[in-house]
Formats: sequence, structure tokens, C-alpha cells
Amino acid sequence: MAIIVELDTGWSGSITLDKSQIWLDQPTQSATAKQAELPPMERMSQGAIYWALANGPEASYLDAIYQLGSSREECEHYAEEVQKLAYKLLELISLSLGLPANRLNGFFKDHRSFIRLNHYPACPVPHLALGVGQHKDGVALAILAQDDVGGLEVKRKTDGEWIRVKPTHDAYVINVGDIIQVWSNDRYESVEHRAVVNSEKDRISIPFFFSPAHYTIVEPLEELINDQNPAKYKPYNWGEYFTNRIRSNFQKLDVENIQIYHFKLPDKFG
Ligand SMILES: O=C(O)CCC(=O)C(=O)O
Ligand SMILES: [Fe+2]
Repeated sequence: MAIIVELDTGWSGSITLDKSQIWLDQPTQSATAKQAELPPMERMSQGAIYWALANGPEASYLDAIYQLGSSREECEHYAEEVQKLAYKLLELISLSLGLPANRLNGFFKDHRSFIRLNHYPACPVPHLALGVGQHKDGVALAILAQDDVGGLEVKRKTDGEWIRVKPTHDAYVINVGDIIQVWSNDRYESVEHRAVVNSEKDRISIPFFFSPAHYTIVEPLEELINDQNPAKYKPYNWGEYFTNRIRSNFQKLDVENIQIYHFKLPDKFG
């Protein structure tokens, strides 16, 4: 299967993947915890491979990617171009907050962005399987390429209903992540989402996670806070937050994953 990608940076190309090979011996999502209670067939609803764009422990997955049918060049080009798009979006978000376009760029000097290839095999009993369990993306932004099968759902805030996001040919789905929510002091909000599996068709999605340097201390931007609008979050270290999330994704825990609301400060005005 090929996902054709065209970006307004002038680059177009395709990522070619052989779905049958996107598989790790261990599913990697938080959904795994729930799925562990299901019989093996229903449990096998997702496989993923990570592809790190910066040096770090995740980089070891790079070799796996190159064996999937895509050439090294295709993959590297895709990574470069999707990063350009991420910077454009970042700059637009910065401007929309009344800040200089490049206000947030410095956080990404030693960025730790990564791409994940998600494979959701068809499951005859989709209601028993979860592709990716409900979560918010902890990063700054997620840029999702997907095929035309569909499966992504977002939680509507007003009534908690899960709403299907229909795939649009040639379009990405952009998720604002937790970091933008905190930097913007809640002017932007990250969305709760999940991916369900299809009863007949396999699905592939390729999210790019735009992640600042792990040493970044994430806190509301000082330009956006004042006496009337005090900071709504305590500062936290992004690397610690990230590793805590990843660790807990691999195991069934009694406690909830770490979340940004754990850093929420009491609201002085109400
Ligand atoms: O596959 C999808 O549509 C969503 C995947 C996702 O939310 C994730 O990988 O964080
Ligand atoms: Fe996500």
C-alpha cells in the first residue's frame, strides 16, 4: 500500500508499505492493557513501528522501517517535508496567540520528534478490540496521514460522544497536543481521541509527533499570563513526562497514565 503525500512545500512522494510486515511482537499502545484481557485473536488489533527523527533510544527502529518496502530516501524525504509543515503550523499557532511567528521555534532546536506507523489489522469483532485506546497526544502537534479506511474518533466535549473523523483524500488530520495546550494556557485544547478497528479492512496510519527537546520545561508562556490570567499549569519536564507515558503504555497499571491536568493549578477566580 502506498500513501501518497503532497505538501505545499513543493515536495510530493509516496511512502510504500507492506502492511503484513508492520508488526512488532509486542503491541505498543496503552490500549494493550485493556486488550490483554481479551483472547489473543481479538487482542491483535494493532502493531506499530516507531521511527525517530532525532538521536535517541527510539532510533533503533529505523532499520525496521527500511525493510518495509520504502526506500531510505523516501522515508527521509517524508520526514524532512513533514517537519517543514510542522514548523509552518507552529508559526501560525504562535501568530494566532499574538506572539512573533518564531516564538516557539527555539524549543525544537534539539527536537525529539518521531513518526509512528500504525497497522490495524481487520478484526471480525471490532467492538472487542481497540486499535489505540483513548488518549491525548502529549507532544506539541501530531500530523496524521492515513489511508481511506477510517477509524479515528474524537470525543465531543459537550456530551462525551465519540465522533468519527472521515478520512479526506490528500489531507492530514492535525491534532493539537498537550504541550500547545499548556503553552497557550488553555487557549488551545488538545483533543481526546482513539482509533477503532474495521471488521473487513486493514488500516494504516502514519502520525508524525512534533516533540520539543526532552530537557524542555513546559509551562504557560509568560507573555500570555498576567494577574487577570494567571498560569493554569505548574512547569513540568517534557522528557520525564514522555518517558513516564511510554513506560506506562507497556504495562497494565492500577494508576492512570500521567496527564497534564496533574500539573493544573487551582483556579484563583472560581
Ligand atoms: O491511527 C489513528 O488514527 C490515530 C493514532 C493515534 O492517535 C496515535 O498514534 O497517537
Ligand atoms: Fe494520538
